[in-house]
Amino acid sequence: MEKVIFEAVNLSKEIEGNLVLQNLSFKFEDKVAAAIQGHNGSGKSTLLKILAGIYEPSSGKIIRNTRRIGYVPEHFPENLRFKLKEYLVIMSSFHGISRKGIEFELSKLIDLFEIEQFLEVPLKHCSKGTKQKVGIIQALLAKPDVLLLDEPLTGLDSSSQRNLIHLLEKLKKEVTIIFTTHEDVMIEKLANQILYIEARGILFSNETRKKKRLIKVEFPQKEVFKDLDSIHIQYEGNTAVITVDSAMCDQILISLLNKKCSVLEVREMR
Ligand SMILES: Nc1ncnc2c1ncn2[C@@H]1O[C@H](COP(=O)(O)OP(=O)(O)OP(=O)(O)O)[C@@H](O)[C@H]1O
Repeated sequence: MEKVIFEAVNLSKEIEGNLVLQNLSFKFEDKVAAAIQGHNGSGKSTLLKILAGIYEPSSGKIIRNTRRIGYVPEHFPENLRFKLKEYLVIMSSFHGISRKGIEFELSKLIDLFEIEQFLEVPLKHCSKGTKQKVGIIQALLAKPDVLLLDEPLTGLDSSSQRNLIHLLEKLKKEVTIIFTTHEDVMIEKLANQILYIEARGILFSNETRKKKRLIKVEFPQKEVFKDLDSIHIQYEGNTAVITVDSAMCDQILISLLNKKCSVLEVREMR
C-alpha cells in the first residue's frame, strides 16, 4: 500500500458566503498522477489551493502528509521585468539553494525544459508556454515531493501542450503530480487517478485508475489459478497473462512461484 499524502474528510469550503466545496472525502497516494476535473466554477482551483495550504477548509479536514509542496498557479505573474534566468536565480535563493548550488540545479532544469535560448529574454516578452515552464521550474527548485498544477495547458498551442505533457510524464516518476485540467489529452497521457467535482461543489465521482501490472507465466496446470478467480487471466496454451493491481503483485507472484509456475514477464501497465 502506497503512503497516503493527502486525505480529505468531509471537507467543505465557503468563500464570501458561497459554498464552493461540500463534504468532499478522498485520498491521494504518493506518486499518483491525479487529475481534478469538473465544469467551470465547480471548485477545482479552490481544491488545489486547499491541497497547497493556501486555503484551509471551512469545515471537515485535510491531512497533508507531505514534505514540501510545489504549487503552480494558472497564470504566471504578468509584466515581470526580470530576465528569465535572473528570475530563476532569485527564486533559487528564496528556496535556500547556495550560490554554488544554483548553477548546478538550474542547468539541470534548463536542459530538461529546453529553455536555453530564452535565458536572457525579459519574462514579459516570453511566450505563455515558456512562462508556464518557468513556473514549474520555480516550483521544482524547492525540491517538492508534490507538484500541484492549476490548468497547466491553458493558452498553450498543441505542440507546446504535447511538449509540456511529455515533460510531466518524465517528472511523474519522481514526484506526485496533481493537476486541474479541461484537456482530455492530459488526462489520457498522465492521470492514474481522476477526481471529478460536480457543479455546486458536490463530489460527483471519484474514479481511481489503480496502477496495474501484467504478469506472464508458464503454468503446470490451470488449478494453480483457482484462488485467483477475481483477477483477469487470459490463457495462451500453457502460458497465462494475468492483470493485477500493483499493490497485489508481489503477493501473487510468490503464490505462483510456490505453485511451480515460471514467471516469463512482469511489467507496469498504463
Ligand atoms: N477568492 C474568491 N472570492 C469569491 N469567490 C470565489 C473566490 N475564489 C473562487 N470563488 C468562487 O468559487 C467557485 C469555484 O471557483 P474555482 O476557481 O475554484 O472553480 P474552477 O472549477 O477552478 O473554475 P474554472 O474551471 O473556470 O477555472 C466560483 O463560483 C468562484 O466564483
